Amino acid sequence: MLKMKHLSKVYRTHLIETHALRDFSIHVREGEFVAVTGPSGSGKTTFLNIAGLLEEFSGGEFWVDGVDVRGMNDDQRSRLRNEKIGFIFQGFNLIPDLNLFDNVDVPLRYRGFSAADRKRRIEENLGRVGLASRMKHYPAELSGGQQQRVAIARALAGSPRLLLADEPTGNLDSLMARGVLELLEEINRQGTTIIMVTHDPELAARAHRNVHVIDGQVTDFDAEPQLRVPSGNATAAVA
Ligand SMILES: Nc1ncnc2c1ncn2[C@@H]1O[C@H](COP(=O)(O)OP(=O)(O)OP(=O)(O)O)[C@@H](O)[C@H]1O
Repeated sequence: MLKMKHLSKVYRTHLIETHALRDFSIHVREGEFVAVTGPSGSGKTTFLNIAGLLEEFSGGEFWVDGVDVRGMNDDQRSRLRNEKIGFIFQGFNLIPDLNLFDNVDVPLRYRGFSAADRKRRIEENLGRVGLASRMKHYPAELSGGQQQRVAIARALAGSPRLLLADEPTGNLDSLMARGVLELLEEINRQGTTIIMVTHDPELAARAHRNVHVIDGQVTDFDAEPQLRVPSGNATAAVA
């Protein structure tokens, strides 16, 4: 679903160069739920933004769902992003002046779906996150956990294969955080691949696999997909 090989990202200003990612390699298979952990400034958000085709990278190789991203122009990248990838952010990023229905509609308007198809997708996904009855409400009328659920519905409405989450529970108390995590687990069980950046070890422990980043590099040996072997605790690398 997502593969990076020896990827690098350098931010240059007139005074300094920051090597945010260096020799960064990762392989996430379809259906996985991967947590990305690491200290502040280690490059997690940079990785997620590149994975989501929001930022360019400086070197290396990168595929999304088997498609080579190198050499794509902005239009091609936008199309790939709109078709395959959904995002959730720590701050929810809902539009305060729009009700929930219209918030979920925002990304769908770029996709050329018919009005009837958009309506169906909005209702289905707000239902999926338990907010079907609140469609005419505004974000300020909801709790933080509910707002994040709307953001999840918005991310899912275009049927992405890959969901990228940057600290999705960072602004929530522990009860709401657990609810959002359970919803993400359910979405993953239904087939969406999830990559989640988190500082929270408890959340990371619930993912199938952790990828630890230090100084812009993956530092552990969990970077390749693992299949759980049914008869025991051992794991085996996917061939
Ligand atoms: N737009 C930018 N311009 C210059 N440097 C940047 C830019 N964005 C990130 N960086 C630098 O790249 C490095 C990695 O930043 P990044 O935000 O990816 O880390 P992070 O692991 O997500 O941190 P945190 O956990 O604090 O959010 C840091 O040194 C940061 O200062």
